[in-house]
Amino acid sequence: MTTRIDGNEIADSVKSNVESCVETLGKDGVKPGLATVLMSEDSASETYVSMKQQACEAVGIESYHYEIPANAPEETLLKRIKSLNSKPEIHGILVQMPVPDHVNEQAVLEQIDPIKDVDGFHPENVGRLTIGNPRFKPCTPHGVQKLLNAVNEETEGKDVAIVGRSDIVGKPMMNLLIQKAKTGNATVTVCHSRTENLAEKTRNADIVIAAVGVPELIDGSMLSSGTVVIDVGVNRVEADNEKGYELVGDVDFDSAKTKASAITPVPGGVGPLTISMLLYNTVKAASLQEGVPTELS
Ligand SMILES: Nc1nc(=O)c2c([nH]1)NC[C@@H]1CN(c3ccc(C(=O)N[C@@H](CCC(=O)O)C(=O)O)cc3)C=[N+]21
Repeated sequence: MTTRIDGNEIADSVKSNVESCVETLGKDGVKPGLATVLMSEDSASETYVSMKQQACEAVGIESYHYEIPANAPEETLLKRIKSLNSKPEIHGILVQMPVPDHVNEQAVLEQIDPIKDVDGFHPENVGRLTIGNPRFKPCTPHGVQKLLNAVNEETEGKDVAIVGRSDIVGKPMMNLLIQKAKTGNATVTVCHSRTENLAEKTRNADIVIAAVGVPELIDGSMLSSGTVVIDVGVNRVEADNEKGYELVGDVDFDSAKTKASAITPVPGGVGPLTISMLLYNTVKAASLQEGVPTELS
């Protein structure tokens, strides 16, 4: 029996915890606020940003949205961030990635006040995570931890293969899983484009986390039976339907599910958790900035 892990259901339980924290903060006159900044004409980016705004409103977080023309100079974006840093009603700032090629992504991330960095991408927050004192855990890896907890998948002593070494998923995922902490204490192998014999690494793993952005790269032949498979991929591939595309993961679901003991689908797996952990971080940011305790779990 293979468990199909329901990301929407798990995300809903995170959101209801967040919602009750928002209510408690409200009693102290605090309304958490998140600013999203979009500097892109990419339709996927537009979709994700509007999903984030809707999710905020659903739990009582105030959402502020700013758009910057994709051909504007880098300075326009940096100035916008500076102005948001100084606004007390804005507790979290999210600049939708990727930014255009002429904009230095690192400069953008460093401009965000680390106490408002709800993505957890600022070097200060990356450093804190690495030394085991996280402030904002990056949303997607944190969401993966929540998924593993929800299906009672213990990570201690397990072999985990992460496929992908990005700054936003692969690396922070590794850091979280090797911490001496809950949903940590794993032995982690980080695989990437130069890895030799990838299938050997994934077959030796108890848990495989795919975050490479290559549609259906991981199939059943690369897995041992009983493996827990977490698919972080959100790839739009051309399809003969109304939208003109469909969403597929980095895992070939149909073949992988013949081996997996539990597996996340795409859509409806990790994606919804990414959004709910953003709400979680926004509430945490408000609590830290306003000096009002909250009971996020
Ligand atoms: N600064 C920044 N922070 C991010 O967190 C960030 C970003 N930039 N850039 C792009 C990626 C991508 N991302 C997703 C969030 C939710 C879904 C999600 O909820 N997906 C749904 C389906 C969505 C659909 O139907 O298109 C699902 O998987 O079920 C997907 C992808 C956040 N990102």
